[in-house]
Amino acid sequence: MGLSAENLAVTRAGRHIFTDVSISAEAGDITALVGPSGCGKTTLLSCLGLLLRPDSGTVVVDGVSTQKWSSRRVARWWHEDAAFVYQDSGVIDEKDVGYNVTLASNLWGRTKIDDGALDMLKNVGLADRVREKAAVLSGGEKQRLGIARALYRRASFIFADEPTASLDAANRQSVSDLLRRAADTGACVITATHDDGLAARADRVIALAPAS
Ligand SMILES: Nc1ncnc2c1ncn2[C@@H]1O[C@H](COP(=O)(O)OP(=O)(O)OP(=O)(O)O)[C@@H](O)[C@H]1O
Repeated sequence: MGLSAENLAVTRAGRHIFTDVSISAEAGDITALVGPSGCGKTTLLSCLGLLLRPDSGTVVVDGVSTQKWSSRRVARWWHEDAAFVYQDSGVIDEKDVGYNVTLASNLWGRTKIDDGALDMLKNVGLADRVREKAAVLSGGEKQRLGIARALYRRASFIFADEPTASLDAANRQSVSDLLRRAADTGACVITATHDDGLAARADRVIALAPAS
């Protein structure tokens, strides 16, 4: 089980961002995409997460080619199996911290929170912020909140773009511990990172060549 890509190529504005990339990422592993700024890590991660269609090549999820998946099928996969930890997206600012983990509220619009969600928030150091609006969190706190949600949902595939960027050393460590824990409980974790500490915790490191 896991995700693989065969012969992916993406061209933007007449430039080959990458050509002929093939990778395999297993369930239970952290796969780190590394390389210099601009080499295409985020673009590749977006292709693997089916957010971006490559110009050629195929992404295979749990042994099934996604080439012919409709947008509805892709959306179902995002909803049921995938979670994204992106620096500038995913957190709903106008909702409280607890809602951002559970995505559930009762009839009166009050966030539904359970022990599992509280436990996740404790893990990322946000348990005492549960009723605050996400808008007031710092960039690093939002990042940790995104990870708490991904772990709470027990997503089979976690795509994390620079999940430790803008965090201090202690929080970098706790985020990489959390991603490690997600992988150890069976998730296929794929991360684009410049963080040597996180790459060192990965089971597989894929170095992309600088764009030509
Ligand atoms: N839609 C687009 N149009 C034109 N160029 C694009 C587009 N999307 C990405 N690029 C270019 O593709 C290259 C790779 O971008 P990408 O964000 O994937 O790199 P990266 O390795 O993640 O960089 P960083 O480490 O700085 O985040 C960059 O030069 C970027 O400007």
